[in-house]
Amino acid sequence: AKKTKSSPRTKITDDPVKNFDKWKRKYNKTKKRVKLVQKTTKKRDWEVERGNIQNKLDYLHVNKFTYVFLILMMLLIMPSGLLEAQYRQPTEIQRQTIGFALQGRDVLGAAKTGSGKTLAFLIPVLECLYREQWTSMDGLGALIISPTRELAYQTFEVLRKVGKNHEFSAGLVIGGKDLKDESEKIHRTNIIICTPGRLLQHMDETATFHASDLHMLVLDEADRILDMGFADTLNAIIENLPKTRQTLLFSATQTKSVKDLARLSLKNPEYVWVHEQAKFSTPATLEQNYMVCELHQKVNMLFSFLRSHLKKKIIVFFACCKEVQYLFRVFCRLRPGISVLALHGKQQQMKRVEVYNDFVRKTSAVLFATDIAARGLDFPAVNWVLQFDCPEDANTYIHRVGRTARYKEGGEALLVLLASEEKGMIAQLQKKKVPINKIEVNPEKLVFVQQKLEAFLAQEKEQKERAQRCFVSYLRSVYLMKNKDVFDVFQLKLPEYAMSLGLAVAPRVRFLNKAQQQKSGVTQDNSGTAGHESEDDLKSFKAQLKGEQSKSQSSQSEEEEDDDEDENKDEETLKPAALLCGFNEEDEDDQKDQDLLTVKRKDVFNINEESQDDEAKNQKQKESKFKDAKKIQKKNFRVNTKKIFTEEGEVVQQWPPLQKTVVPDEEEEETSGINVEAAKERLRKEDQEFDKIEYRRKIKEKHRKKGDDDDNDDDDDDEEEEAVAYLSGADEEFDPSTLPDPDKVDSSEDDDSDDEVQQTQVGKKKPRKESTVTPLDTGLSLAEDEELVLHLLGSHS
Ligand SMILES: Nc1ncnc2c1ncn2[C@@H]1O[C@H](COP(=O)(O)OP(=O)(O)OP(=O)(O)O)[C@@H](O)[C@H]1O
Repeated sequence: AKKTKSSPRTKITDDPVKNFDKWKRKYNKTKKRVKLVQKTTKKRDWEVERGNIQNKLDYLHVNKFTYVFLILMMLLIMPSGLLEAQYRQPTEIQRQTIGFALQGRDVLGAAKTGSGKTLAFLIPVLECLYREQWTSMDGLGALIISPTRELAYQTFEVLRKVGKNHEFSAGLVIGGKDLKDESEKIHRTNIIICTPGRLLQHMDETATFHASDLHMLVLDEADRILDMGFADTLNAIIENLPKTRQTLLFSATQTKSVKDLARLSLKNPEYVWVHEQAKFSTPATLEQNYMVCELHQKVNMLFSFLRSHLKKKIIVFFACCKEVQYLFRVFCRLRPGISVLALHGKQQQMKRVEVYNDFVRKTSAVLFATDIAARGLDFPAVNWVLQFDCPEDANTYIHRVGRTARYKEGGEALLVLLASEEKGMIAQLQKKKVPINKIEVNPEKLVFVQQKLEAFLAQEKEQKERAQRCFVSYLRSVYLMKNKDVFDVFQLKLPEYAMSLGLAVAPRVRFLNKAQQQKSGVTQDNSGTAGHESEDDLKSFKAQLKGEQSKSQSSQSEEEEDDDEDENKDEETLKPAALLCGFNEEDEDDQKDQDLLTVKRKDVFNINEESQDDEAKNQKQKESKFKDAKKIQKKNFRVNTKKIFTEEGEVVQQWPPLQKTVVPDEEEEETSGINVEAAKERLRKEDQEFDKIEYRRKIKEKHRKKGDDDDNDDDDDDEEEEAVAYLSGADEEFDPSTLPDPDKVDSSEDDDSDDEVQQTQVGKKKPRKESTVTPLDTGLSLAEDEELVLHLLGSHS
């Protein structure tokens, strides 16, 4: 056999060239095969190193975690080219927590803002899943919960960078995104970064999603997620998670509440508070000052501040969305010389991301924001944080100022306080080890913008309404603050504040009046109708306010969690705010809240009638309706009176509607003589019934008009849906706009949205419609028809 095998070889050797070619082909083939085998079996460098570390981890002491960390950093970061991102040395919180986390311990990590807590939990998340050889088939392995969408988005981006070489699937699950699309992918996702509301929504609604194999739960900004605003949502989420999981909690203001921690069923957690012994709780590179400024000077102060910091990157924090909305618009028009951006919870998700990215990119700009931007956001190179409104508490202060002076960088913070807030707030800050100095405003440097704002408001009605909402919303936020040592709404000078926003008259805030009455023990007798409010009414009113507040807090909410921007839920989150600070337009749904707020309608909204400017032209139709109505009132004209006759020949007035008795006739027969009391009662009932019907009609009419306006309003997206208003009830003055518009009576009859009350009471809609739909065919020519009609009319009169 050997011979037969060798014979061909000998044959080949006969032709050396052919022989060499054949040998070369064979050699190349073998070389290729070897290379292929080598390629498939050879581990990448970082994989080899990971193997080594894994072996070493078992015997390394916790104190040696610097070493572990450095190697981990090399494994995770260097291969992805992130050395450029300056992750060369671990920060203190990373050094101290990663070791415990890798040992599988539950960790409570606390360190100053900007100290690198994000990597302190992302590295263990990746490492843990890697060790478990997690694949997409294994489903959810790690869950990271953030209080705001922006923070979740930011964490997701960091994870994408540091986990570049891993094959895990990661998903961002936040409100405002396509729920269906998320539902289809979520069961294949290994690491989810989410906001609580949206996660719970998937737990409830997405059949394929389950978290029963979860290994690691991370709460970023843990104290915020554990606070009252998220309580129910978080409890529901935790119920769906396995008890065997590992839990990591991180925040710059970590909770120590045993009650909070018990909810999470932590197992012998390791508490790592890096800066516990530090002299201050804020970064050493942060310079902090506060100034006392009168409420009505704040806008001037802000404008002056921006004018003198044109080349800086600044974040300005406000108390509520409506303040941001209004002041953002007017500041854009004031053109301070620096680009102005706004970020708040009532923006659509796309807009929020756009603003976020825009501000990240810009080197000089000012961002007007609510507290949705207060926690965790890592905007690069922010020079200044200005707190236009006093923060809710010292923790909120610490997070807000933490948006600057991050990771060894410097920064400055300025807190603007009212005189009434100074003592209480500064005491809180001192208690929390915040070093802050008082500085004075230089009155000579103040630029006054009030007149310009007045001019803007005169030109644009919408702007004026925004200013009014801003006014009420700010007062509401102050009123609802828990700490009454700091926040006292009754100390605020309302007329001056309104004027500083460009308003000529302060809108009346009814809940304040009531609270004031209660405070001073004064009761008001309205001689009849509404009477004075009882203690109980007031209590339930306050409870209602508080209820709304806790709802809205759940997202600081106007804000934070607001996971529910998907159309349906969005309304829910908008509602509380709308209930409490609506204006100018009436809405049926708000009837129950009409006692909460109201405005001096005449004083506030008729200002522009005197200034006959362009707006008058735009509003021509509405104005003419008003004027006509007023004229009619003065001259005592009766408009559009229409009479028809019954078959018996009785005259029936159809328009304007007559006030009909609501008391059954029998009653009249029963009584003999004149019963004054009964008559009074009857009249009162009649009045009530008529008022009710008339009131409902007015609301529906306005509601319909608003709908029309909204359809035409292209500029304002969903933000403008907040506009809701209240009619004052019994003490309401006559509104001429409720009279029929002489120019529109005909057209309005064709409007399908006309309400039932009007139809039944006025009884004019049906007959008119019928007559136009089926005209009487007389068999005569048009001219003859006309003649006949004239004749008939002549004989009637
Ligand atoms: N080891 C490191 N080396 C260099 N830079 C780092 C390191 N770790 C984190 N950083 C950078 O420090 C900055 C702040 O980090 P991070 O956002 O994690 O802070 P934080 O402690 O979570 O702050 P906050 O309390 O405000 O949420 C980021 O820009 C991050 O890239």
